[in-house]
Amino acid sequence: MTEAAPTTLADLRAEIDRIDSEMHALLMERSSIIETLIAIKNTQVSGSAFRPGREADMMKRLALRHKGLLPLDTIEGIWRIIIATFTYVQANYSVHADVSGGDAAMRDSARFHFGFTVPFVTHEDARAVIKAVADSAGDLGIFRMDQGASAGIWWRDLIGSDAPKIIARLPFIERPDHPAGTPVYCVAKPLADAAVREIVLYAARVERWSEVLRSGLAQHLAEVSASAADGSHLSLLVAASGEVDQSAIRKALEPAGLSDFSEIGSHAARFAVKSVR
Ligand SMILES: C=C(O[C@@H]1C=C(C(=O)O)C=C[C@H]1O)C(=O)O
Repeated sequence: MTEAAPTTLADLRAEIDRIDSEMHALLMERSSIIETLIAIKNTQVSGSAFRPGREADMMKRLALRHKGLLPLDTIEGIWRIIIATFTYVQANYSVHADVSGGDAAMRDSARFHFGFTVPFVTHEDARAVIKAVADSAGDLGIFRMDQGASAGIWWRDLIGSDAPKIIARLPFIERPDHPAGTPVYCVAKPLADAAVREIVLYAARVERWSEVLRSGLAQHLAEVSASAADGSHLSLLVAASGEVDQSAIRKALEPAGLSDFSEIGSHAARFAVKSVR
């Protein structure tokens, strides 16, 4: 009986070349359905190919099935670039980012989530980002969720049926040591049927702050995500479970003298994994 020859470096490299060429062929095969995808999704009419709910679901399934030596950071980054670039070739877009808190974290977030093919445009604050998206055909905007008071009441710029809306919260897969983990809201022109409504966001204006608001909102799976003085009033950004009817949220705000209330976006429920390092 002849013994199997030991594996050589050349054998391993041949194996890697075979796998690389299969992965490349699969990516080209994935891209071959783009034309049909554009037609079926009617992207030319809507001007946008984003399906944030589908993306959140894909990223979640990817994290859940991933195992082995390769870091989740790498796998997540590769798929973010695949998905963002496939969206880009269906309908070109740019990513507008608020760099008022520093360029580095926002650039990392944009490059990680959208890759290098999608143009990256910087702005001085969240409101300028929202305006750039409003003035575009189908661009995206990103800004930090934890904006300071100097950012103004940016969420009121999302009120109105034609105004941009929050469509996602990034990163999709949260963990303490995420390489591009700055929590950001992603805004786009209204996506109508493409929006995912696990968490729904509202802009509200009340006469005053009242501690009963917090418990009243919590009873309806809602919380205040941001607040700012608004003349003699107080403006609130409220995040609520999409399962709760908006009339219940409205009612919980009434004791504080609610004067206006509008939906300003929605996103997928948060999904977190344990630290992977
Ligand atoms: C391909 C689609 O368009 C976009 C790109 C995706 C992808 O490349 O997997 C997923 C969701 C969309 O944001 C789609 O709608 O399925």
